[in-house]
Amino acid sequence: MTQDCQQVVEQAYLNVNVFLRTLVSIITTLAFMFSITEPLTFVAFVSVPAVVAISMKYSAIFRQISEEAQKSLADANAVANEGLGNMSTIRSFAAESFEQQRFGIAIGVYRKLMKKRAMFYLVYLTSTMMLPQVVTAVVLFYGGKLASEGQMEAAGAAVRVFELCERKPDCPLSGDLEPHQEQVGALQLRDLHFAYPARPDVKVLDGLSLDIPASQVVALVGPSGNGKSTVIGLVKRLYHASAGEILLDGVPIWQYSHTHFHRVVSIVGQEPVLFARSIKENILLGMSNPKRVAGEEISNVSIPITDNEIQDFARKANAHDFISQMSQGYDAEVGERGVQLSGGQKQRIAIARALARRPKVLLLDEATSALDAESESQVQRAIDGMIKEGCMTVVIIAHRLSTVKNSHKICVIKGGQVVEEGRHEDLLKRGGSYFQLVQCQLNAAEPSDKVDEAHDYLRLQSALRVYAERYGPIAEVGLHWNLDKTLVASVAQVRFTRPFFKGDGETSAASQVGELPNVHANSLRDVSIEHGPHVQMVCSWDAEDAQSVAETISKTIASIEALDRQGGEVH
Ligand SMILES: Nc1ncnc2c1ncn2[C@@H]1O[C@H](COP(=O)(O)OP(=O)(O)OP(=O)(O)O)[C@@H](O)[C@H]1O
Repeated sequence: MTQDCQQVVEQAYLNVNVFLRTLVSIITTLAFMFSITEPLTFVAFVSVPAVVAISMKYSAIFRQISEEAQKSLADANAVANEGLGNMSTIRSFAAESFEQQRFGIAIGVYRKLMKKRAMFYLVYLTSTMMLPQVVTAVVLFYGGKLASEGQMEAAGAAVRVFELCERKPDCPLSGDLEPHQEQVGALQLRDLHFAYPARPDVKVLDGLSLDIPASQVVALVGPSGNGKSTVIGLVKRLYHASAGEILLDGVPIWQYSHTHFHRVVSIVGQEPVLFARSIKENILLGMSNPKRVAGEEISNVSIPITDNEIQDFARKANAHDFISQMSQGYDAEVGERGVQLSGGQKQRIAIARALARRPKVLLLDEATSALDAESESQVQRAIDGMIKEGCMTVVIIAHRLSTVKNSHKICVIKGGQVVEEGRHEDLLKRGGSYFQLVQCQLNAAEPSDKVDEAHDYLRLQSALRVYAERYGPIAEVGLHWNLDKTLVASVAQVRFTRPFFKGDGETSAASQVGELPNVHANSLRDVSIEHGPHVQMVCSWDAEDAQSVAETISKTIASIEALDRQGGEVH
């Protein structure tokens, strides 16, 4: 008894709980739906009374048929029991066939009733299951109609969805040019003007022109937000320039077919995007898709590439070793967005993917900036290896200037224009925007021995500046650099245009230099006098003594000033 009461209490508790939850959910759903659209809510709920009515009618019929069936089954059972219990009597009267027919008739009535019940159940199930589907279809149709007529508040959202579906891309995949001859990979950017569609009033590129010869490495550097990545975006055909054009091997890039262009021009971005597939499939992305996806046959773009070739590209990207160490090698899954790999590994696979297309132009947009020092040096080695091969044009954006120092050309982009271009050494000599960038980077660098040396170098530069300001331009400052994260002067060579020695013999010059204060005899490599319109002195110092070189030049300036003050004879 106690147990029974307990069960009743629990059941009642459960029922009240379910009832209240259902009630709250119905009320809030209705309120929410009414707040969005009244007519559609009525349509959506039209099925509820219909289902209730059908269920009530059906349960009445079902109950009646069930009662009749129950009775007929009892009748049939009675016939059977009677027959089975009195077998000898039936046999004695040879009444088997009669009794058999009696039972057949009785059970036939039961069968008919069960059939009827099954038919009703079929109709009931079909109608109650179909009705909500029909109502959904009506809601979608009616809702779509209301949305297209702008009569529904949520119409905005629906209209936006349709707009997105029907939106024509600003940059359609136009162009059908697929030249038969091999592309060379020369890029020309002519007077590019551009503003992003989202901010049409902000001019990002303002007449930018740039020549990127085939098989050369050209670096784009410059302060943040001045348009470097935008240039790459335009070269990648993500946007149309509002004026100006970009030519690949003399042909406007938009004339090339989509697939051809993106095979010739490949990119490694800052954040490598890998797909949840095997390493091999990631490397072959767009070149050889899997033939089946979820059992479905898909159209397959296939560019012949062997497993050996894939491994060669991975080797060039410095990725083969770590891939081979994985238990499944190239078939190893990389996980959602490549989560099962480190940043450096992902980036090296992205480089292998870019190389597998055998591109003629490779765009590297901050390809190493998101990596730690170890991964960066591995990726950097991969990039250096590719650059050394010299078989493709490389456009590289990097904030760390050590990454770009060996480029054939460095272009400083400021205010959407190329404000300076040239080789690393030439730009340093010029002391312009690039020099300032180097200086900023050094100032921001961590203190270390190398940075100290680099600061010495900068001191040397400013001493030379002072010299140039007071005594005219310095004919040449030959500086050889060893850029490894920071800047280190390895040899400083200074050619003074304003000679400050009496006499014109080498011996005399050397002795005079010897008299200069603070010249470290050991670090002074070479002194020579050159005769020309002016007698010039060329001095070279060892790397380690950039500081003493700077001091020497400062002192030299002081000596000249002293000589000038004394009215000394200076040529
Ligand atoms: N999709 C975009 N929509 C609107 N403005 C953008 C968009 N992308 C970039 N910009 C703006 O364009 C300008 C140039 O950006 P860009 O990315 O080309 O500079 P960047 O020189 O590459 O900078 P960083 O060195 O920091 O990468 C910036 O002012 C930036 O805010």
